[in-house]
Amino acid sequence: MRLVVQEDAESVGEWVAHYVQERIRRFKPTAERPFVLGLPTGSSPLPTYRKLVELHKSGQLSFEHVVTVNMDEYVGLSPTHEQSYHAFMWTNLFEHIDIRPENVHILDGMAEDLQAECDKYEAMIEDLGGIELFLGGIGPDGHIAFNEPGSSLCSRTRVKTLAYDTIVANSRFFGGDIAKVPTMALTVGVGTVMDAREVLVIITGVSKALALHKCIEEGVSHMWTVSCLQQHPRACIACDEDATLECKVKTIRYFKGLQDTQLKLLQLPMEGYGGTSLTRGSSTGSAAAAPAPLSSTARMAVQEARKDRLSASSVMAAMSRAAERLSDDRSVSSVDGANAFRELATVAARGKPAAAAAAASAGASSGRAPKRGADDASRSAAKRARDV
Ligand SMILES: O=P(O)(O)OC[C@H]1O[C@](O)(CO)[C@@H](O)[C@@H]1O
Repeated sequence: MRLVVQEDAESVGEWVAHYVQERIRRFKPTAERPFVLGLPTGSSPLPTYRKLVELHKSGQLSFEHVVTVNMDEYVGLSPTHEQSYHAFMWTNLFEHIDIRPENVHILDGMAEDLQAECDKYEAMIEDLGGIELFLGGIGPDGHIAFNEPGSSLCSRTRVKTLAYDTIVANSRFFGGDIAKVPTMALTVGVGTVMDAREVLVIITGVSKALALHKCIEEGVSHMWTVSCLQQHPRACIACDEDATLECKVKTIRYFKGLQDTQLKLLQLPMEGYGGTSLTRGSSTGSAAAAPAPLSSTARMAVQEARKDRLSASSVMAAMSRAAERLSDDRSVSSVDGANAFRELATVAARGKPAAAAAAASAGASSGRAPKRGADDASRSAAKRARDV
């Protein structure tokens, strides 16, 4: 399992949205082979949805060939009820993007035969060929979707009675009146989530800190159903600093260290591939020297990074995308560029996007420089970045 820690909920949203964008881009969906995306509701995914809308509006992301499958819905709320998850999804995401209404799937909490509705939902997911990426949210009691404590870890879509804790937590959406919160919901099961080819769960805020601790530092348990992720071959949690408050410093450092290594690993396929598209920097590799021409991939990344209004996490996401594009292109022959990317990530993490862009520029232009020169470039870029 991966744990990606970002500063705050907003940065988590940016990271997740960029991740989703990249997964869709790489999947190259078509009408015949759409990208099937599982989605949650609640306040946790709101920053992600805002960013996805932004990416769509700026022409960087299309949902034309995306099919969505929502996690859950309250029993007894009509789709037009403002607190229904139907209304939530249309208001916060679907009506702002180019998704086809027939590609949206949300359980019907008003269905006459609720279990038949759930069975139909499972069959629909199977017909779609399964879920490619399931984004998830959790409750403070560690439930994933609405799989409350004690749910079977093999459960499928079904009717669930909501735990009192969940009713209290969600009463904030019903004017603080717990009597107005539905007591039952339809929800995909833990088994349904686990069948997705990839699961990415958003955990933000101090109210979820105990659940995160249970999920990553203790064993798999039906009392904290999100802990099922430990047994998923491709699971990731994107959390903010507040959500880590109940975890050991050592655990969080460990995962942050992995984050760093993963960024490096993204560069590794670059080694050993000859290529021409990334033009070398000067052999002395000085970052202060006139920048060498860059390949279009690297140039794009640097331009993205240079927009000062981008937050540190966007810069990191941009560079990580650039790294992936570079390794896809197989046109860059040096791991020395990776050093500069690493420096970039470090600087970006300190919240200096402009400085990070300088490092990126030097790193990209040193991509095919001889080792010594590239190292020099990395070092001077990093120094320059620190001085900004
Ligand atoms: O993000 P919030 O507002 O805490 O809400 C989380 C809720 O949303 C859900 O993700 C429902 O989709 C539940 O798992 C959880 O109860």
